[in-house]
Amino acid sequence: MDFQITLLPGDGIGPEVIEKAVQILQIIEKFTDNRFHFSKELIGGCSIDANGTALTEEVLNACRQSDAVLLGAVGGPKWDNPDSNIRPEQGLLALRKGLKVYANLRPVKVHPALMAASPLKEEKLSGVDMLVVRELTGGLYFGEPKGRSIINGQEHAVDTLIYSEEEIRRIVKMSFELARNRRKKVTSVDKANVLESSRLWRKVAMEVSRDFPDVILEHMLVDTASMRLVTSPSSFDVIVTENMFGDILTDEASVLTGSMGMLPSASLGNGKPGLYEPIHGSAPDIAGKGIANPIGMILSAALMLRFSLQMEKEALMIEQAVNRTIADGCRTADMGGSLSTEMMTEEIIRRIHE
Ligand SMILES: NC(=O)c1ccc[n+]([C@@H]2O[C@H](COP(=O)([O-])OP(=O)(O)OC[C@H]3O[C@@H](n4cnc5c(N)ncnc54)[C@H](O)[C@@H]3O)[C@@H](O)[C@H]2O)c1
Ligand SMILES: CC(C)[C@H](C(=O)O)[C@@H](O)C(=O)O
Ligand SMILES: [Mg+2]
Repeated sequence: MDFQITLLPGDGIGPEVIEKAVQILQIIEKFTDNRFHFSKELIGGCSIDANGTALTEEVLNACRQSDAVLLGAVGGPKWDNPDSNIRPEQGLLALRKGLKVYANLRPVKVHPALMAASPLKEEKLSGVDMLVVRELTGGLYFGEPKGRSIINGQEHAVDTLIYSEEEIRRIVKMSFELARNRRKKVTSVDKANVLESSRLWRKVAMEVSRDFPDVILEHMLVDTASMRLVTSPSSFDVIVTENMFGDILTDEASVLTGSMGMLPSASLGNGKPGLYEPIHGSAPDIAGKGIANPIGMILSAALMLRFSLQMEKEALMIEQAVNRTIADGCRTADMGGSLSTEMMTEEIIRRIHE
C-alpha cells in the first residue's frame, strides 16, 4: 500500500529528531511492500516566521488528507512573549483540534537497564508499565471564555475548564477498551473534591464502568496521583485524565523511564489521520547541538505504524531494536551517556538489521 505521511518538524530539536525517525521508517519500508510518501510542512515558531501564524489552513488540510502526521516539537524563547497572542503552541493546539484527535496515548515503560540511573529505587521501578490516556481536545486548553481584559483598571485573565458528558464518555470508554487488553485496571484521575468538571468526570466514569465489569475502576485525586507515581508507580495500569492533568503527570512519569526524551505518544480520534509526537518539547537548551535523544520520536513513529498504518510487525521491529540498543548500554547525554543523536540512531538501525 501507499501511505502519505505529513512531517511537521517544528522548532528546536524537533527537526533533529524527526529526521532520525524518517531514516528509521525508510529502513523499515525496505522490509515491506508498503511505500511511505513523506511531505514536510511548517508548524509552530517557524510557521510564525514564514506565514505570521503557527498553523496555516493549507497545512492543516494537508494533514487532514494524509494517512498519518508525525510531529517533532514547537516553541522556543524566540517566540516567548507573554503579551503576544501569536504563539507556536497555538499551532499544535489548532492541529489537535482540527484533526479531532481527542485521545492522547502516552505509554510509560521502564527499561530494566535504565533502572539504576533513575532517581527511584530499583524495587519501586520493577513492573512499571502504564498507559496514560490524556484527553486532548477539551478542558482548560480550549474552554471559553478565555482571554485577558481590563477590569477596574487591572488586567485580568481567564481560562475555562469545561467538559461535556460526551467528551468525557468517549475518552473513558476508550480507556476501558484499552485496559481490557492489559491488566484490566483503570485509574481515573480528577480533582473531584474541588472541581465541578471533575465531579461530572467521576460520574460519567462510573456509568461507563458498568459496561466493563471485567475491568476495575479506581478514582484518584490528581495530587494523590502525582505522589503515587513516585511512591508506587507499578500499581498503575491505565490512567485516564483530563487534558492538563495528563500533560503534567506524563512529564513526571517520564522521569521514571530515565529521561523526557524517551516517551512517545499517539493522538487518535474516530478516523484518520492519527498524530504522533514525542511528549517532550523543543528543548531550546540543547537545540542545534546534535545531542537530543531521538528515542521518543522514533517510538512515536512505531506507534504510527501500529495505530494508523496497521503495521504491527514493523512497529515491534522498531520497539525491539530500541530495547536491545538500550540493553546494550547505548546512551545519549540525557540518559547519562555521550552518544550523539546520529550515533544513537545508527545503533538502533544496526539492531533493526540484526
Ligand atoms: N509537543 C510539543 O511541541 C511541546 C511539548 C512540550 C513543550 N513544548 C515547548 O517547548 C519549549 C521548551 O519547553 P521546556 O524547556 O519547558 O520543555 P522541553 O520538553 O523542551 O525540555 C525540558 C528538558 O528536557 C530536556 N529534553 C527534552 N527533550 C529531550 C530529548 N529528546 N533529548 C534530551 N533532552 C531532552 C531539555 O533539554 C530540557 O532540559 C516551550 O516553548 C514549550 O512550550 C512543546
Ligand atoms: C506545548 C504544549 C501545548 C503541549 C501541551 O501542553 O499539550 C506539550 O506540553 C505536550 O505535552 O504536548
Ligand atoms: Mg507537556
